[in-house]
Amino acid sequence: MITLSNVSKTYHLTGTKSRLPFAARRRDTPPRTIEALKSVDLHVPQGSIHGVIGLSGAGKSTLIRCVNLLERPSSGSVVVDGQEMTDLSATELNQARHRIGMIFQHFNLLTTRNVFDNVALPLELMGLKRGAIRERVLPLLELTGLADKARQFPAQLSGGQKQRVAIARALASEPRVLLCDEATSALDPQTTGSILTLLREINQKLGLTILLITHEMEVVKSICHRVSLISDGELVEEAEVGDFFTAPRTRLGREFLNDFLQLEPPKALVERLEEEPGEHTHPVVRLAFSGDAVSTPLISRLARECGVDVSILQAKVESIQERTLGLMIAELLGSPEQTCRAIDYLETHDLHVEVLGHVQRDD
Ligand SMILES: Nc1ncnc2c1ncn2[C@@H]1O[C@H](COP(=O)(O)OP(=O)(O)OP(=O)(O)O)[C@@H](O)[C@H]1O
Repeated sequence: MITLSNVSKTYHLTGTKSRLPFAARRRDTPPRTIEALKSVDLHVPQGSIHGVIGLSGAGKSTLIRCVNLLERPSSGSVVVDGQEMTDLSATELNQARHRIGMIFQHFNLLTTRNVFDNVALPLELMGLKRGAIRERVLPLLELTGLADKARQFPAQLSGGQKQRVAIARALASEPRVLLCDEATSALDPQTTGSILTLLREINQKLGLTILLITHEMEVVKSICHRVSLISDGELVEEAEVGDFFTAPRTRLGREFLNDFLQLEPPKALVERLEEEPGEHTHPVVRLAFSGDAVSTPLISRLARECGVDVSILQAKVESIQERTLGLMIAELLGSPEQTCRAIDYLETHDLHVEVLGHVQRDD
């Protein structure tokens, strides 16, 4: 449905002349080009919800704006619904954009139009008659929970209601794809939840393909099927959401996850962690387990079968959509042979084991 191949975007900065003295200018003058996207490949199948997460400045907005060519890539191919977007003339691009809805962090509503007229706007621009417009707009107001707000103006609405108007407007031209640019970042957690629920409903009812960018793991966890991680213009990791929450492959992925789960070993222990095992050390591990393993008494079996003691430092159970995920940070106490055997035992029982480091035994 959406396929980006080898997409790069370089911004060329102009007007870098400075009135600063020469010595200061050399240090403070920004580089003349910024590679906002570097050879990005991304495929979002029809009907799926794909999240792109990354830190500020990583290239998320540039990426999503390259899909509907609000930003034209410097190179590479962008195919949406079978159409190569970069080959289209201005008129064809305009037509193609009717099939690609977009919503934004700050809603971008017209303040002088009421809710009905905001939603009707794209249909007016497409030249539809008033009757046909009503037929499209009223069910959309129903779908987005705004049926009783049709005559109100944006200033009279809450943030969540404004985003609902923006969603209804984005759906007016019956798009195949919805692009969400930080759509919940300006909303409180409860309103975020209701907008995410609405997006999931739309995805299921209308079979709409959704590509969203966010810096919030909660958004990824709640509605995405797959997630890509963007860093410095590159997609560095891509995974099914349950797999990403179980075992992110990159350091940045682990940082996002740990930050979200607040699952870190105690600070005093972190200070004592050594990278390499020693003769008198024992490992500190992060365990992630899902499926049957969540309801199996693996820790007590581990203690019995491998002869180790397990000191649990932190643990929590998370629901990632339909999947239950157990997470734990623990010290494995025993001889090097026993703790190695314990890690093998856990891995053969489908737990993901990450050794965070080794601490000196107190005895
Ligand atoms: N129009 C532009 N001209 C020059 N540089 C730009 C332009 N737009 C973005 N950039 C630069 O491209 C890089 C990626 O920016 P982008 O806005 O895509 O990041 P982002 O991940 O969306 O960040 P944020 O979460 O803060 O919005 C940044 O270094 C940014 O300064």
